[in-house]
Amino acid sequence: MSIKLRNILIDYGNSIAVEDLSLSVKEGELVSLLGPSGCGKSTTLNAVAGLLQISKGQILFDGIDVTKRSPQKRNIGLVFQNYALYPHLSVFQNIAFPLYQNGSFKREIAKNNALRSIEIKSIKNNGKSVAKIQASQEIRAVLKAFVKSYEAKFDAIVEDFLLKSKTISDKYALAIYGDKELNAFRSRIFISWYDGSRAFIEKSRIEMLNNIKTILDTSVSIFEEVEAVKSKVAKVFKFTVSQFKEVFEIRNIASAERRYKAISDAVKTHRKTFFQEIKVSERLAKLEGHHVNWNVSLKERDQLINEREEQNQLWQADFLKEVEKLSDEKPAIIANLEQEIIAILEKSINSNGNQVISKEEYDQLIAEQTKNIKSFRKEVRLAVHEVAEKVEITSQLKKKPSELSGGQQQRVAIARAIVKKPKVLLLDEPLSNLDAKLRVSTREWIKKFQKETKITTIFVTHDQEEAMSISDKIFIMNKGVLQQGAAPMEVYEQPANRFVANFIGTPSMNIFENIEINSQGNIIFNSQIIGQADQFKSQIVTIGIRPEHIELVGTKSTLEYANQEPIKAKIDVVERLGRSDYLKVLIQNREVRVIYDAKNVDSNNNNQEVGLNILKGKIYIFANEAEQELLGIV
Ligand SMILES: Nc1ncnc2c1ncn2[C@@H]1O[C@H](COP(=O)(O)OP(=O)(O)OP(=O)(O)O)[C@@H](O)[C@H]1O
Repeated sequence: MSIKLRNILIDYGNSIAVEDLSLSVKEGELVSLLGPSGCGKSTTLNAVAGLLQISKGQILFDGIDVTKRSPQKRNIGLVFQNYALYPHLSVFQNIAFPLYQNGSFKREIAKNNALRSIEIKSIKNNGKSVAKIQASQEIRAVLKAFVKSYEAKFDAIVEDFLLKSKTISDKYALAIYGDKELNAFRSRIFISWYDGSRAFIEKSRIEMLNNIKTILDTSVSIFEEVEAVKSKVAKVFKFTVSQFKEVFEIRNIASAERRYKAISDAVKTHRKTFFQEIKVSERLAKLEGHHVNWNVSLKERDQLINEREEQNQLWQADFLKEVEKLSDEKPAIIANLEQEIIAILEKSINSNGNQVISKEEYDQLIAEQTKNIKSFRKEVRLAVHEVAEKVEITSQLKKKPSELSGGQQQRVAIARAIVKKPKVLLLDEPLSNLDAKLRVSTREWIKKFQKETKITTIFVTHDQEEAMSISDKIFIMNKGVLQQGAAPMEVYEQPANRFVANFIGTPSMNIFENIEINSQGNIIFNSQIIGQADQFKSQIVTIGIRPEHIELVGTKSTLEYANQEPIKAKIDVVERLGRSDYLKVLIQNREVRVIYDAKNVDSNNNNQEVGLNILKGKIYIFANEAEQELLGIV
């Protein structure tokens, strides 16, 4: 299930916990809400769960607005920091607990059993299953609707044609009449009017022909639609021939088929002729518009006009006849449609489909239905074992929670949350009660579990390392406001602003405010040039450098540095943390964190002088004020 939050505001009255928050989680994604204590992440999660009402905005699940839905109706599984297992119940009973509480689980089983009983009854009484009877009702409804829409479309076409052709022939008659009137003057002055009038006649004629063409095209498209419906019906409903006949009581099939073909042919022929006629008319109109024949006798013109008039009436009469024919054949076409559907079905249907069922078949059908009658206890057992396997806790089902490790208890809590097969899993700091080692292994397990089950998951944490390691996407919040939503490496490499840059990464980024970039684009730090930022010449900015992007002089690096001369610093504190040993150095009085290589430093000499190099392309430039957004990386 996908989740979308639109402009969420959560106002507790005395404080605004979440402000104008919009974010999207795609189906199957694991995202983290990350931020310091009080930033509004748990409040947001509770709003998604429906545990609190939002003051403004919308929450959409798969595009459906669930803002006002109760938590029970949101199809979610929730796991909190304190897993709150029932101490007096076994692991099995803890996981099964929601199933006993959940009306819909019981209802599903009851519904299934009721349906199975009806099926058995139906097989006993009718020799066929309820599903087949239902399907026959469905197909009846589908075809009825189609026939209705077909008839309506057909009537609309005929009506439209009659109306349009009447307007055109009225216009045409008017033009001819005007033409004749003008002739009566027999004066050269009116000759240009006369020719204008002729052009109008031709225009009307073309209009009418085009109109007929459109109508014929539409009729043809209706026939095409008929074909499409036929194959759709055959595909969707696996029907037997006699069941189909039973439903439609087909009559007069052979003659309908013949008429249907004759009409299709007639329509096709007419379309061809009309096309040609349009071309001739268009040419005529052009000729008459551009080359006025002054010498043609008025008598000749009258004759020409009369000929055209007669021809035009013939066209109309001919076409109207065709339309009428089509109208008469309508019921036969429909009957034929039904017949054709049967023919298609005949090919696709299992030959046993509609035979009177044999004794073996009867017994088999009844046995199948009986087997599918479920017992509540058995279903609970199956569901619990299924999730216990997923969370790898099957061997612990008989124990009490107190006999499990913290990590195992958390997995039981997850099993309990997913036993109802929710579409969304919401985890609120689920690992914070575990010790450091267990936290790492449990988060790896959650990631693997989520990838396997593909359940859309929102994971709340204040631990950036946890969020980085587990998430497809991280939403970083501060003081109720979303700062950035992006993939883990993107928030690390392209932090939207100083807050994100500082929050992501350990040890955190070194940040220095009010740094001058001079008119040559040199970044000046403690009177020394530490890099070049030509695009920010003559500006005061904030800069950020990650500890891992600073090297001690002497490190054998193949990388390029931003500074030309090593930066002089003095060691202040050396911290050996194993994997992430780092030291604090002082550059004059500014403290800078550096990841260090132990062999280059005498860790007993705190005042040791060292030189620093900064990797090129790793100096982050932030605006000095307001949101301190990222301006660039040099
Ligand atoms: N029921 C409440 N009534 C009033 N204010 C509340 C309530 N719950 C939370 N707040 C306030 O809303 C803000 C966000 O709290 P929230 O619990 O969502 O933060 P959080 O990011 O989850 O923090 P933590 O990691 O400490 O749980 C905080 O300022 C908090 O004081």
